[in-house]
Amino acid sequence: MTGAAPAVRRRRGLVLLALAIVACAVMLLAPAVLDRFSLNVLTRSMIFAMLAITVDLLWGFTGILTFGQAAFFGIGAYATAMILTHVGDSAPYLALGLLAAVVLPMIVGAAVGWLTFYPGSSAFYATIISLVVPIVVTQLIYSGGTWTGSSSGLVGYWGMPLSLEGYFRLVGVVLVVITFAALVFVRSDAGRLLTAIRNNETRCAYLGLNTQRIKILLTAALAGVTGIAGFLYANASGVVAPENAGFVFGTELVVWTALGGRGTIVGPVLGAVGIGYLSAELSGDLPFLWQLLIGSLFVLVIIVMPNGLAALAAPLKAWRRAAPVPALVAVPTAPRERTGTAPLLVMEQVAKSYGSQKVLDDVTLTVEPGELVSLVGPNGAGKTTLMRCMTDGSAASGGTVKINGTSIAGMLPDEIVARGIGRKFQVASVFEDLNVAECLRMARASHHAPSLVTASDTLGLPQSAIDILRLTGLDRMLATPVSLLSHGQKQSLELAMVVALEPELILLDEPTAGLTKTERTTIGTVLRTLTAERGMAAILVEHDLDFVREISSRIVVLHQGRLVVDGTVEEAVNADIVKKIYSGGGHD
Ligand SMILES: Nc1ncnc2c1ncn2[C@@H]1O[C@H](COP(=O)(O)OP(=O)(O)OP(=O)(O)O)[C@@H](O)[C@H]1O
Repeated sequence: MTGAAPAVRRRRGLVLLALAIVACAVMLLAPAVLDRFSLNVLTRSMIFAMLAITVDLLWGFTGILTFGQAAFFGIGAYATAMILTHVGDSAPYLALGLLAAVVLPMIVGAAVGWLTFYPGSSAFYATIISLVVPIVVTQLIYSGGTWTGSSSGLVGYWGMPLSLEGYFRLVGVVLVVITFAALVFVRSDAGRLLTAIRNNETRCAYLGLNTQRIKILLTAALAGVTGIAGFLYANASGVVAPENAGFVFGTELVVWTALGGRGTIVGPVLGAVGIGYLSAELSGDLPFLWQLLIGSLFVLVIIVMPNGLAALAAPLKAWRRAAPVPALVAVPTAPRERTGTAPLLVMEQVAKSYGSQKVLDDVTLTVEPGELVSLVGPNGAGKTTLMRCMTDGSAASGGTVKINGTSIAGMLPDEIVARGIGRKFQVASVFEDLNVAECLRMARASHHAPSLVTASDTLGLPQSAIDILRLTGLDRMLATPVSLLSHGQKQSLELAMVVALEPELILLDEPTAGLTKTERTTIGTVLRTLTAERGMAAILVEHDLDFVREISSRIVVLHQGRLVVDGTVEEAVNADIVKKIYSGGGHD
């Protein structure tokens, strides 16, 4: 079955390519049967469909609701019209217009992305910024005087010497190419990364991925695509106006994307073209009613089909074969260079307060390679907070945390992961919309940059991660969607993902919570192998003292934010304070 993966992928790629060629042929032949009205309306709608694709990639795939694509489109359209109006009107200036239409939106897109996606920014903030950008661009156009034509826009400039039919063919083919490229991209390994970010950005960061950088790059690249659409629009329509960059238009793009079916690429294309055509027809026949009708249609579709009109095609999915299963391959592990003799982890006088509540106080802890340290203590003792202080450079309120001798103060989780720390969360943190293999591939993305074009037929993992998959049976479920896994399987998958990072120190927050006895034994075996045989260090937060006693090389007890015991298993188990805490006493 595994060997069939390349063949299945190749067949799917060829089907997609054949469909794109047929669609191009349709675009080239259609002007023969379309009247001038349809040619006009469809040319414009197809340009808007290119924008809907960019909205879909940002919103449908990455989870960033944006109203700002109109601004980048406006910048592209105006850059073209202004060059052709004020600078020159011949082929070289057309080329200059295209260059400016792509580069300027990309620069503005990168700047907007940089302002929007700073560490800790929320999705809501990104949406607000996307509303502000079109307003700013529109105001700049209004203030541009004769350069931008102010409220009248620019008209009557020289453009590409194409007939109406010629523009339809050009725009149609460009739309097919952009749609094809978007479909190839979202099916590639890099494309799946967008879904991972939408599902669980925190997990991405804790897999060592700089999600801010990825979102800024995506915003800039898609701004370039909207610029191409702006260039085509400025030429095909022969007029640019401030409304082209406004947030009303930006909102329409979101509506078309939602109506067509976000997260599908083809749905938003059909939504933009269909609604564009319908609006043009209705605005002629029912000039006072058409917007009401379109608005009612939108409300109806969103209520009946929250996933848009693309949901109508859902039964077709039943005929699709399951995702191909990639072949598991063991990759050679590269041992991290240890510089100097500093311990792997040193925490000195670490403190953490939430307002007036002191959660950690004067915690000092050292961990060396090969140790399996269990961190125990009653609920609310501060165990999870202590782990957070090891993986987020801004989490501690006081003290120092050093990894291999380097302070992590101010570092982001992805930077700390790159220094050899892996963290498994208390509640399994995986990607619900991906399958098992795709989740594991995300864990390797910081080691091996994923392809923008293809989905790999092999899944290269360190032997220790493969061992976890084999022990837990997940190696036979690589194509299974994560949403179908049991609680225990998700815990095991997350463990395998963290181990696939090849960390030097692995932090596990209650990895056996809610697991069966067998699953618990399996995890214990895995942890012992990783530490005793592979030299990895592990810190384990655990409530099950029998389990802790069985596997730990050292036990650390945290009580009311203070480290009260740090010793061997025997020392910890026999300590008076531990007996007191676990018999329900121990409160000061
Ligand atoms: N973001 C936060 N804001 C305010 N208080 C918090 C926050 N996170 C944790 N706390 C508080 O800090 C204390 C320690 O919480 P923490 O989750 O670290 O304990 P824990 O030992 O891991 O507990 P458990 O075993 O129940 O998971 C608790 O009193 C908790 O309410």
